Amino acid sequence: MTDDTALQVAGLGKRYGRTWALRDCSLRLPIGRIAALVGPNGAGKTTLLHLAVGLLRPDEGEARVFGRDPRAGREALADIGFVAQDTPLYRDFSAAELVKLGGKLNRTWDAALAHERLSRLDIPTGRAVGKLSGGQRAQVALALALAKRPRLLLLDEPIASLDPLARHEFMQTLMGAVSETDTTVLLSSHLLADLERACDFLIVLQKAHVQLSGDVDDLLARHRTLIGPRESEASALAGTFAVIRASRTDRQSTLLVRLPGAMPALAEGWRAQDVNLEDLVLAYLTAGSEARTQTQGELAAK
Ligand SMILES: Nc1ncnc2c1ncn2[C@@H]1O[C@H](COP(=O)(O)OP(=O)(O)OP(=O)(O)O)[C@@H](O)[C@H]1O
Repeated sequence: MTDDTALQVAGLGKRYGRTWALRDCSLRLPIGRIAALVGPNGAGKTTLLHLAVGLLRPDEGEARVFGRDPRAGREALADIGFVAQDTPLYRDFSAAELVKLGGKLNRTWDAALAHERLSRLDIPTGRAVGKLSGGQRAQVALALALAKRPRLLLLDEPIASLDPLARHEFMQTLMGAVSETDTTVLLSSHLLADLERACDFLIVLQKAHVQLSGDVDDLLARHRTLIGPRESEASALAGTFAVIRASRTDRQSTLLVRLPGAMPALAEGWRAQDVNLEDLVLAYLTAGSEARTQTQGELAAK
């Protein structure tokens, strides 16, 4: 592992009984990135995050955070902040009390940072967090996670229950905090539009497997949508492009393709369009869904 790696997982797998929640998962998240972890319900996102924070023990492979096994002890955990799904907080405690409690439970704790964030957002710190709005609670959870001054911050669907304005505020706070503190972030969400604005690294999970991972700009540069006459599809592709997803009408083919390198010249009648994050994610999820449906039962057969 190189020094610029925040999270590295290799051959990582976790199973519940006969079902693999995550399998053959290998990826590297460089330091300083804001990474989006996307995939349909049940894809294995929470499982991956729980393995990365050491809440689960892998059945196969390993996870390393800054080179250390997150289950190795307090030293490794000190580097990791985690906001679990549904921002579970002690609902009878106020934010001020939770900040104080955090100071007792963590070796490094920046209470001033938490208070400064909460006051900037006008969050009433004396009120029980159970009586705050969902958006305010999410902000409290984020402020507490940041007060730990983690080098890697893992967030499991932190914005799922928020309205668009609260989501926007949350993502702004997150991006601001990350640029101030140089924290690496891995954030799971279904909300691609919010992620597109904030994230520079993408991990797509589906049916327990990694479909795609890498730098967002690189990934977008390496893919195009090609549109052209259906009858010339085979000759236009000529083995040059890897087709990730195809949709066809009687006359026209629309293909999301991976480029072989630089963009080759296109056959007559064909044009290329840039792709966005949503195009890319949907194409890989559709492709993965079709491919994996054929290989389900793998485990049952063993
Ligand atoms: N404690 C458990 N016992 C049995 N199966 C589990 C358990 N936790 C998760 N699973 C299964 O593992 C798979 C992956 O679940 P996981 O929660 O990681 O998915 P997810 O991508 O986070 O889903 P969502 O988007 O719905 O939160 C699912 O098939 C799920 O049913």
